[in-house]
Amino acid sequence: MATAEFEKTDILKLADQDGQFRRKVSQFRNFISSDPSSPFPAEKDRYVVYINLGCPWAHRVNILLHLKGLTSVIPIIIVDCQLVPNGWSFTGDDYSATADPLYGFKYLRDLYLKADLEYTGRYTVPCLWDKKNETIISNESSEILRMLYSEFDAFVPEDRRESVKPLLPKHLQKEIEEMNEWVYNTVNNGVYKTGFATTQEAYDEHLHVLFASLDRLEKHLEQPGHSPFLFGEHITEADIRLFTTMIRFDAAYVTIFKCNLKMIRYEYPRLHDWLRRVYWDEGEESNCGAFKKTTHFDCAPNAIIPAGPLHNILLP
Ligand SMILES: N[C@@H](CCC(=O)N[C@@H](CS)C(=O)NCC(=O)O)C(=O)O
Repeated sequence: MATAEFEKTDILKLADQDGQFRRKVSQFRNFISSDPSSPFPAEKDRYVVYINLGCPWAHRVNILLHLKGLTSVIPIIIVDCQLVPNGWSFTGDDYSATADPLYGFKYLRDLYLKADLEYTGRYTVPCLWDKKNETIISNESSEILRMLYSEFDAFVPEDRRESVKPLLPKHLQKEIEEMNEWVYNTVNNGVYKTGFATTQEAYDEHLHVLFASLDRLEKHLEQPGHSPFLFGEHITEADIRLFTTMIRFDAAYVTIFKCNLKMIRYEYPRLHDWLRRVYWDEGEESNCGAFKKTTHFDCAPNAIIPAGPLHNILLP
């Protein structure tokens, strides 16, 4: 691969000139379909997903595969959690393989360039790969999540299918999508806008918006019909999307991203109860612990992991 290809993206530069972090729009946006005649039909042994165990966006997909019992249909390939100047790599650390099992690559970037030599975006996880066409289906976690649970039903054990146990029940779709929108902008991405800010103004701007949304989530959980999970009796897509940010909040974002006005465990009792309930569920609702099994407090995108605040969630 020519070196020039590797210089398109400055991997370690996250904020723009004005100190604001602006997330780039994901560029691979194909969809797998349950329709066998579609260009990317749902099949076993055809797709794999690249993730790392520290990333909240990749964690969504990891939870989903465990929740739906799809880990043998769409295998997971793990990269190291440390972002080095060449991007995500295979080192054998953080549960990663020592080389890409499909092509022997050292870096995830090589896979992106295999899909498209002209690609100029960021080399992100999660990344859903089609072994047959040797291309990336999608690198947008929200859409990977949707296609995996809506299009692979035929491969899911009967009692966990969307038709029986929906993650997006029709009657709640509008409410869930409304919540997804503000939670994405101010919480999931809000912690990054705060943590990657390189000016005081940018940090202040996003910090307060983030905490206003946590207050709003606390209120949401007080309302009838919003317990034990965000939208009632069953786990929905909204719980998955909120969980991956909340489980990292006290453990990482408070210190690493300076999201430290309040902590979930002390100032948000309802949110904390919800988080503990989802994390500790090892019963039918979580398919025997999909959330806990996929949470790795020992994998963080920082060579040194702060010892505190203690991971209280680890205590039953
Ligand atoms: N919109 C993407 C964002 C994914 C994303 O930003 N992933 C991070 C890891 S937490 C990443 O791979 N960053 C590497 C980079 O930006 O170079 C999604 O939701 O899938």
